Amino acid sequence: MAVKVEHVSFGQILHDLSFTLEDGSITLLVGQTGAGKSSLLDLLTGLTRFDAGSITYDEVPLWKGKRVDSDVLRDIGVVFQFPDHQLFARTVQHEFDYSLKPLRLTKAEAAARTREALAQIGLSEELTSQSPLALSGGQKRRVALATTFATEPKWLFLDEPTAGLDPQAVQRLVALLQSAKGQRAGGIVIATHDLDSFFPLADRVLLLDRGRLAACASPKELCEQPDLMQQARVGLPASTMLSLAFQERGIDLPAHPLPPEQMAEIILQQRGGGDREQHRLIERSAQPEPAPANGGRAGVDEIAEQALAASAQLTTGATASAQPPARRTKQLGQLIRQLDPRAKWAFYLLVSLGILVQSNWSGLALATLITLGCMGAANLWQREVWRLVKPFLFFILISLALSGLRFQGGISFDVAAALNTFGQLYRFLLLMVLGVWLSSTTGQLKMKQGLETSLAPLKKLKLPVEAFALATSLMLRFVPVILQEMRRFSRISKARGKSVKGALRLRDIGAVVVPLLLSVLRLGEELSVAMEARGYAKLGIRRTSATRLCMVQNDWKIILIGGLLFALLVSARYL
Ligand SMILES: Nc1ncnc2c1ncn2[C@@H]1O[C@H](COP(=O)(O)OP(=O)(O)OP(=O)(O)O)[C@@H](O)[C@H]1O
Repeated sequence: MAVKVEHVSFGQILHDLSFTLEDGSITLLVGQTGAGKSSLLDLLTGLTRFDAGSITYDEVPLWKGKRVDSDVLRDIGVVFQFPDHQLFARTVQHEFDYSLKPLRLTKAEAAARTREALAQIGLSEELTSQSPLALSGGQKRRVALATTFATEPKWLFLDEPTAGLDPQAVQRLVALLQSAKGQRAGGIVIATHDLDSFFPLADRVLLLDRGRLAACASPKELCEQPDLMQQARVGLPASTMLSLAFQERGIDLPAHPLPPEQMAEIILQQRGGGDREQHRLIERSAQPEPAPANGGRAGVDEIAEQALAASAQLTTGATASAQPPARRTKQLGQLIRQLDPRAKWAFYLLVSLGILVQSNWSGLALATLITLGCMGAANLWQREVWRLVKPFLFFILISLALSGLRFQGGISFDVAAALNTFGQLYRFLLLMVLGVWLSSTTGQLKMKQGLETSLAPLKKLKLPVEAFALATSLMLRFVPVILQEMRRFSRISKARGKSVKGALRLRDIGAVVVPLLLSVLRLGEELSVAMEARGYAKLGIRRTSATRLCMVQNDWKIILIGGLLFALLVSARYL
């Protein structure tokens, strides 16, 4: 079984990637922070859909239309970069139960797998009754690894598996992966910054540089060409740096990482002048070179040239006038996020009023275009928005059906009444989407500050302005928080529950819904603690503010645009 990645691209993050992951191999994904390692793991594991190209597992496409192929998904095990994104259940035992459920094992088999995985990763069985939330960072990481190992996937994808582990646990993990290598039908892919731990056991390294494949070579090849790694701002394994320093001082050590004992032996041989033996050791330590994973297309020199060409292209093509539309949209999105919250509130109110007065189809079409334009300009096309909107859309459709159905003298359907209901409710759907735009582009503190300063004159009328501003901003702010939690559970459901759509299924309800509610409550509790620390235990007390709001030219521009859109919408309604 081999994984073939052909010309895969994903937004502005990953560009035209082609490589093959061979059976029985360990492949490292390395690159500086933000190079796209986690994003590539998400594409390889079907957690995210790529925009172009193809990924196949043993010639079976990973995606079947809009869903991940269920057989392929069962062969994949993922350990996320952050264990908190992966663990959710009441106890460690429930974590194992949830991961093992799709395998339909007997109770005894499941218990045996749990015991074995805990022992492999060096965790005590007593831990199974504890809440994963109460564990240390390193313990959480090990539970996340153990629950995935217990499912014995053919293909194992690990994102920063050694982050937060103590040296002993790192050694144990490395030994475990080493022994697992070759025993499985698939292979292991590790995204990591920990070059020292993983270079000695890897067969292939995929070097990512700003979303492009800068190299696909063996660790030995890469260490012998340190420029390539340094160009991609990855740095070198400490042992390679040590070898280079020795080389400068006349002691000839191989550049690729060696276990400390072997390195010490070679140094001793060199000092003793035992040339033959030393060369024998160097030869022995050189890793066998596996067949190139990219079908032999890119040798290191060739890859280095490609990397240089890619980086030259990146630096020369960076003038503002030549920017692709996607980058311009990103900049516009950033600009919107930096606007004064009062200006955004004013814009939101003006456009909302314009939407609310609509009563004809052309007006509603115009309102839809404006709302979509706002979302596009802020770069808010996430599927989560669709998830939030979908239930409301269903509600509209059901209301439409109910208001149109007539039962006098048989069943009939009053289209005019149904469309009237649709028109009424549709306006609220647009307001909801616009609310997501406002809350997603404005931080909670800024949102509250903006409301408070705008409503400050009403304080003289003894109105509870502060409480109103706080409640409104919290309500709006909670929407993205809930979206984020839903996204987390959807990833868990896909990666561990093996749900091909990533949606919560009926059978997941027991396992997932209670923890989801608990997690939202926990967020609420953390928020209330933070607010108390900030002095919100009592409203009406004067507080000093770390930032002062100040309207600049762009803020007045967005208010003006809001005014113009309001006028346009009103004229669409009345003219
Ligand atoms: N959900 C997201 N929405 C938009 N952009 C994202 C998202 N997640 C990541 N990115 C962007 O994609 C790029 C690659 O991120 P990614 O997490 O894949 O990098 P990485 O190489 O894994 O980094 P690190 O080593 O820090 O984990 C970054 O520029 C990041 O800002």
